[in-house]
Amino acid sequence: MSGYQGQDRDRHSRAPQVLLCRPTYFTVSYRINPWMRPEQRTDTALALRQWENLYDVYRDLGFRVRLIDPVSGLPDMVYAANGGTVVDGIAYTARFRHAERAGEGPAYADWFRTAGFTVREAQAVNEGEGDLLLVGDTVYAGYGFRTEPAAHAEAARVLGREVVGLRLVDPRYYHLDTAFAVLDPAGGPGSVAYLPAAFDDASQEVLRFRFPDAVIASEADAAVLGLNCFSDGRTVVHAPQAEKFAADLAERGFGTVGVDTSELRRGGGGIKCCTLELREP
Ligand SMILES: CN(C)C(=N)NCCC[C@H](N)C(=O)O
Repeated sequence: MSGYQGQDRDRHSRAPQVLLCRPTYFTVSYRINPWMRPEQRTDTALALRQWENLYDVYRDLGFRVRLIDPVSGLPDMVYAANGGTVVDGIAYTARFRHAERAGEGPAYADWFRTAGFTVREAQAVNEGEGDLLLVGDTVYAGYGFRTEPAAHAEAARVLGREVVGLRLVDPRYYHLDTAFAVLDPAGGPGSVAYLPAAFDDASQEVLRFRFPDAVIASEADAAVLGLNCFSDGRTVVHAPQAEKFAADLAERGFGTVGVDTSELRRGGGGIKCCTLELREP
């Protein structure tokens, strides 16, 4: 581990509060993205160990980590980022595209309600922070595979933020957070990283204009879900297999912590997928 440790966090920055779901029932039993191969055996015990390591790293970094109970029969529930989008204490719920995940929306909504968040039920299909990512005061919203554009307008209304749509074109990068990473939640010209080829030309133009100093990821780093990382603005928790990406981040002054979630990658998700940020007012 290099860089910043939780005990050093100064009084001026708030540690992220995140929601995680233990992969007790994790397995790959259906195929709704190209990463999933139900014919191959999943090692649930290994997934649990890798997830526990992620949990420990977040705690060591000083994050407030909250847990939702996993539900039997919902193996993808470990990917908590898909459970909703929470900004200013408002939880905009998820509505999943595939029937296999439909039960997760109400499970996460119940958790938000019980935890005291203001729950706003989605009418449009959206897969939470998998496709809706806050950078500064703007939500960047993926579409093309899962979240429908109607959800962008709904999110803008519910969350009271500008929403900028980005069209995804490569089925391996079916959620925005597989191809676009928020490095500094405060925003700024170099506050994100992305894989240009995962977006259509118009969206690439938007990204170049809005983030002229972005980290441009390599195909190799994106292919190990390197962009599916989580950052508090100073330390980036990332897939250790994304070696060039980690070096680029270190060169820009970020602390970097590699956490291997390779077993969870079999379901098509990585570190960010397992992490839903809970933003209070
Ligand atoms: C970025 N996030 C949250 C994700 N990419 N999530 C992973 C979802 C994986 C699941 N099997 C699915 O295909 O929906």
